[in-house]
Amino acid sequence: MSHDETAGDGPPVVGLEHVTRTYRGNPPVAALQDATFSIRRGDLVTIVGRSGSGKSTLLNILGLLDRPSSGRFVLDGHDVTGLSQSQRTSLRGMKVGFVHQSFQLLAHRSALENVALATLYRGDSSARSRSRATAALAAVGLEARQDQLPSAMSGGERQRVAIARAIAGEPALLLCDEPTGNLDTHNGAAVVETLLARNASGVTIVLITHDRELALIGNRHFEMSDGRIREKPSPGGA
Ligand SMILES: Nc1ncnc2c1ncn2[C@@H]1O[C@H](COP(=O)(O)OP(=O)(O)OP(=O)(O)O)[C@@H](O)[C@H]1O
Repeated sequence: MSHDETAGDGPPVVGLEHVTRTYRGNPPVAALQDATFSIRRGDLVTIVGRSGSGKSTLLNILGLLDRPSSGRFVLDGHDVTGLSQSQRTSLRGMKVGFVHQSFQLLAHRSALENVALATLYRGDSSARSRSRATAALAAVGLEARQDQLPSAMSGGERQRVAIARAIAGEPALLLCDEPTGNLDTHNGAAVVETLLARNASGVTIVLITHDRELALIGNRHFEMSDGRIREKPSPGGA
Protein backbone atom coordinates (compact mmCIF):
# COMPACT_ATOMS: atom_id res chain seq x y z
CA MET A 1 0.00 0.00 0.00
CA SER A 2 1.41 3.37 -0.87
CA HIS A 3 1.82 6.27 1.47
CA ASP A 4 -0.79 8.29 -0.38
CA GLU A 5 -3.37 5.55 0.01
CA THR A 6 -2.85 5.29 3.76
CA ALA A 7 -2.32 8.92 4.79
CA GLY A 8 -5.26 10.36 6.63
CA ASP A 9 -7.33 7.18 6.89
CA GLY A 10 -9.26 6.67 10.12
CA PRO A 11 -8.68 8.45 13.43
CA PRO A 12 -5.31 10.11 14.01
CA VAL A 13 -2.56 7.86 15.34
CA VAL A 14 -1.62 10.63 17.77
CA GLY A 15 -3.81 13.40 19.11
CA LEU A 16 -2.29 15.82 21.62
CA GLU A 17 -4.34 18.61 23.16
CA HIS A 18 -2.61 21.21 25.32
CA VAL A 19 -0.09 18.68 26.60
CA THR A 20 2.50 19.94 29.05
CA ARG A 21 5.26 18.22 31.00
CA THR A 22 6.85 20.02 33.88
CA TYR A 23 9.66 18.39 35.85
CA ARG A 24 9.60 19.10 39.57
CA GLY A 25 12.51 21.02 40.98
CA ASN A 26 13.54 24.40 42.12
CA PRO A 27 12.80 25.99 39.78
CA PRO A 28 10.53 23.52 37.92
CA VAL A 29 11.43 22.85 34.28
CA ALA A 30 8.66 23.37 31.73
CA ALA A 31 10.09 20.82 29.28
CA LEU A 32 6.96 20.62 27.12
CA GLN A 33 4.48 23.46 26.91
CA ASP A 34 0.99 23.40 25.46
CA ALA A 35 1.58 20.92 22.63
CA THR A 36 -1.47 20.50 20.40
CA PHE A 37 -1.19 18.53 17.16
CA SER A 38 -2.28 15.34 15.41
CA ILE A 39 -0.33 12.74 13.51
CA ARG A 40 -2.19 10.87 10.78
CA ARG A 41 -1.74 7.29 9.70
CA GLY A 42 1.11 7.11 7.19
CA ASP A 43 2.77 10.37 8.26
CA LEU A 44 6.55 10.58 8.54
CA VAL A 45 7.09 13.35 11.08
CA THR A 46 10.50 14.75 11.91
CA ILE A 47 11.17 16.80 15.03
CA VAL A 48 14.31 18.87 15.16
CA GLY A 49 15.58 21.00 18.00
CA ARG A 50 18.61 21.83 20.06
CA SER A 51 19.76 19.84 23.04
CA GLY A 52 17.38 20.50 25.92
CA SER A 53 14.52 21.76 23.72
CA GLY A 54 12.20 18.95 24.88
CA LYS A 55 12.42 16.32 22.11
CA SER A 56 13.03 13.35 24.43
CA THR A 57 10.34 14.56 26.79
CA LEU A 58 7.84 14.56 23.94
CA LEU A 59 9.01 11.18 22.61
CA ASN A 60 8.67 9.64 26.09
CA ILE A 61 5.09 10.86 26.28
CA LEU A 62 4.25 9.61 22.78
CA GLY A 63 5.78 6.23 23.68
CA LEU A 64 3.86 5.97 26.96
CA LEU A 65 7.09 5.98 28.95
CA ASP A 66 6.05 9.17 30.73
CA ARG A 67 2.80 10.96 31.50
CA PRO A 68 1.86 14.54 30.68
CA SER A 69 1.54 16.89 33.65
CA SER A 70 -1.63 18.19 32.01
CA GLY A 71 -3.50 17.93 28.73
CA ARG A 72 -4.96 15.06 26.76
CA PHE A 73 -3.22 12.38 24.71
CA VAL A 74 -5.11 9.96 22.47
CA LEU A 75 -3.02 7.16 20.92
CA ASP A 76 -4.62 5.32 18.01
CA GLY A 77 -8.11 5.97 19.37
CA HIS A 78 -7.25 5.24 23.03
CA ASP A 79 -7.39 8.12 25.49
CA VAL A 80 -4.40 7.25 27.65
CA THR A 81 -4.89 10.03 30.16
CA GLY A 82 -6.57 7.95 32.87
CA LEU A 83 -4.93 4.58 32.26
CA SER A 84 -3.14 2.65 35.01
CA GLN A 85 0.56 1.85 34.70
CA SER A 86 -0.14 -1.75 33.63
CA GLN A 87 -2.70 -0.64 31.03
CA ARG A 88 -0.15 1.80 29.64
CA THR A 89 2.53 -0.88 29.50
CA SER A 90 0.23 -3.24 27.67
CA LEU A 91 -0.91 -0.53 25.22
CA ARG A 92 2.72 0.42 24.62
CA GLY A 93 3.55 -3.19 23.71
CA MET A 94 0.69 -3.27 21.21
CA LYS A 95 0.96 0.17 19.68
CA VAL A 96 4.51 1.50 19.85
CA GLY A 97 7.85 0.45 18.37
CA PHE A 98 11.10 2.15 19.41
CA VAL A 99 14.36 2.62 17.54
CA HIS A 100 17.19 4.07 19.63
CA GLN A 101 20.46 5.66 18.65
CA SER A 102 22.41 2.80 20.21
CA PHE A 103 20.54 -0.16 18.58
CA GLN A 104 20.16 -2.02 21.92
CA LEU A 105 20.35 -5.52 20.46
CA LEU A 106 21.08 -8.63 22.53
CA ALA A 107 24.72 -9.40 21.74
CA HIS A 108 24.51 -13.19 22.01
CA ARG A 109 21.34 -13.61 19.99
CA SER A 110 21.05 -13.79 16.21
CA ALA A 111 19.23 -11.10 14.25
CA LEU A 112 16.23 -13.44 13.95
CA GLU A 113 16.18 -14.12 17.70
CA ASN A 114 16.49 -10.43 18.52
CA VAL A 115 13.42 -9.68 16.43
CA ALA A 116 11.42 -12.78 17.39
CA LEU A 117 11.95 -12.28 21.13
CA ALA A 118 10.33 -8.85 20.94
CA THR A 119 7.05 -10.27 19.62
CA LEU A 120 7.25 -13.31 21.92
CA TYR A 121 7.15 -10.88 24.84
CA ARG A 122 3.93 -9.48 23.38
CA GLY A 123 2.31 -12.89 23.77
CA ASP A 124 2.74 -14.34 20.27
CA SER A 125 3.31 -18.10 19.96
CA SER A 126 6.85 -19.14 19.16
CA ALA A 127 5.96 -20.11 15.57
CA ARG A 128 4.07 -16.83 15.06
CA SER A 129 6.90 -14.71 16.45
CA ARG A 130 9.39 -16.49 14.21
CA SER A 131 7.32 -15.94 11.09
CA ARG A 132 6.73 -12.29 11.98
CA ALA A 133 10.48 -11.88 12.58
CA THR A 134 11.37 -13.45 9.24
CA ALA A 135 8.92 -11.13 7.47
CA ALA A 136 10.21 -8.06 9.33
CA LEU A 137 13.83 -8.87 8.50
CA ALA A 138 12.86 -9.33 4.86
CA ALA A 139 11.13 -5.93 4.99
CA VAL A 140 14.42 -4.28 5.98
CA GLY A 141 16.40 -6.27 3.39
CA LEU A 142 18.19 -8.57 5.83
CA GLU A 143 16.61 -11.92 5.08
CA ALA A 144 20.00 -13.34 4.09
CA ARG A 145 21.60 -12.27 7.37
CA GLN A 146 19.03 -13.45 9.88
CA ASP A 147 21.32 -15.99 11.55
CA GLN A 148 24.17 -13.52 12.13
CA LEU A 149 25.09 -12.16 15.53
CA PRO A 150 25.05 -8.36 15.84
CA SER A 151 28.86 -8.40 16.22
CA ALA A 152 29.15 -9.75 12.66
CA MET A 153 27.06 -6.93 11.20
CA SER A 154 27.76 -3.33 10.24
CA GLY A 155 26.24 -0.52 12.29
CA GLY A 156 23.69 0.12 9.56
CA GLU A 157 22.69 -3.55 9.49
CA ARG A 158 22.36 -3.58 13.27
CA GLN A 159 20.09 -0.59 13.14
CA ARG A 160 18.01 -2.26 10.43
CA VAL A 161 17.64 -5.28 12.75
CA ALA A 162 16.46 -2.84 15.42
CA ILE A 163 13.94 -1.41 12.93
CA ALA A 164 12.75 -4.94 12.11
CA ARG A 165 12.37 -5.61 15.83
CA ALA A 166 10.36 -2.42 16.26
CA ILE A 167 7.98 -3.10 13.34
CA ALA A 168 7.56 -6.88 13.70
CA GLY A 169 4.51 -6.42 15.91
CA GLU A 170 2.97 -3.96 13.42
CA PRO A 171 2.81 -1.02 15.83
CA ALA A 172 0.58 1.96 15.09
CA LEU A 173 3.53 4.27 15.72
CA LEU A 174 7.28 3.88 15.19
CA LEU A 175 9.34 6.26 17.34
CA CYS A 176 12.94 6.84 16.27
CA ASP A 177 15.39 8.66 18.54
CA GLU A 178 18.43 9.83 16.54
CA PRO A 179 18.41 6.59 14.50
CA THR A 180 21.52 7.54 12.50
CA GLY A 181 23.35 9.26 15.35
CA ASN A 182 25.93 6.47 15.75
CA LEU A 183 26.39 5.75 12.05
CA ASP A 184 28.74 6.93 9.32
CA THR A 185 27.26 8.53 6.19
CA HIS A 186 26.97 5.31 4.20
CA ASN A 187 25.30 3.31 6.98
CA GLY A 188 23.14 6.27 7.96
CA ALA A 189 21.88 6.54 4.37
CA ALA A 190 20.95 2.83 4.36
CA VAL A 191 18.95 3.29 7.55
CA VAL A 192 17.17 6.36 6.15
CA GLU A 193 16.30 4.41 2.98
CA THR A 194 14.88 1.61 5.14
CA LEU A 195 12.74 4.02 7.17
CA LEU A 196 11.46 5.71 4.00
CA ALA A 197 10.57 2.33 2.49
CA ARG A 198 8.70 1.25 5.62
CA ASN A 199 6.85 4.56 5.68
CA ALA A 200 5.95 4.10 2.00
CA SER A 201 4.32 0.80 3.00
CA GLY A 202 2.21 2.57 5.58
CA VAL A 203 4.22 2.68 8.83
CA THR A 204 3.62 5.92 10.76
CA ILE A 205 6.95 7.31 11.96
CA VAL A 206 8.06 10.05 14.34
CA LEU A 207 11.79 10.73 14.16
CA ILE A 208 13.68 13.09 16.42
CA THR A 209 17.06 14.42 15.46
CA HIS A 210 19.60 17.18 15.89
CA ASP A 211 20.51 16.74 12.25
CA ARG A 212 18.92 19.47 10.14
CA GLU A 213 19.48 17.51 6.91
CA LEU A 214 17.85 14.36 8.26
CA ALA A 215 15.00 16.55 9.52
CA LEU A 216 14.06 17.28 5.89
CA ILE A 217 12.85 13.74 5.14
CA GLY A 218 9.19 12.90 5.54
CA ASN A 219 5.99 14.82 4.88
CA ARG A 220 5.73 16.87 8.10
CA HIS A 221 8.41 18.83 9.88
CA PHE A 222 8.29 20.14 13.44
CA GLU A 223 10.77 22.23 15.40
CA MET A 224 11.13 22.40 19.17
CA SER A 225 12.54 25.29 21.09
CA ASP A 226 12.39 25.80 24.86
CA GLY A 227 9.59 23.26 25.29
CA ARG A 228 7.43 24.68 22.52
CA ILE A 229 6.70 22.76 19.34
CA ARG A 230 5.63 24.23 16.05
CA GLU A 231 5.03 22.72 12.63
CA LYS A 232 7.00 24.18 9.77
CA PRO A 233 5.23 24.58 6.44
CA SER A 234 6.22 21.81 4.04
CA PRO A 235 7.82 22.83 0.75
CA GLY A 236 5.06 23.10 -1.85
CA GLY A 237 2.48 23.87 0.80
CA ALA A 238 1.31 20.25 1.17
N1 LIG B 1 14.01 13.94 34.61
C1 LIG B 1 14.22 15.26 34.48
N2 LIG B 1 14.17 16.08 35.57
C2 LIG B 1 14.35 17.41 35.45
N3 LIG B 1 14.58 18.03 34.29
C3 LIG B 1 14.64 17.28 33.17
C4 LIG B 1 14.47 15.86 33.20
N4 LIG B 1 14.58 15.38 31.94
C5 LIG B 1 14.81 16.45 31.15
N5 LIG B 1 14.84 17.58 31.89
C6 LIG B 1 15.01 18.96 31.37
O1 LIG B 1 13.94 19.19 30.47
C7 LIG B 1 14.37 19.95 29.35
C8 LIG B 1 14.08 19.15 28.08
O2 LIG B 1 14.92 17.99 28.07
P1 LIG B 1 14.86 16.89 26.92
O3 LIG B 1 15.76 15.77 27.34
O4 LIG B 1 13.45 16.57 26.61
O5 LIG B 1 15.51 17.68 25.68
P2 LIG B 1 16.07 17.11 24.28
O6 LIG B 1 15.65 18.09 23.26
O7 LIG B 1 15.66 15.71 24.11
O8 LIG B 1 17.63 17.17 24.49
P3 LIG B 1 18.78 16.22 23.83
O9 LIG B 1 18.76 16.53 22.36
O10 LIG B 1 20.02 16.67 24.51
O11 LIG B 1 18.42 14.80 24.16
C9 LIG B 1 15.85 20.23 29.59
O12 LIG B 1 15.93 21.50 30.19
C10 LIG B 1 16.28 19.14 30.55
O13 LIG B 1 17.35 19.58 31.35
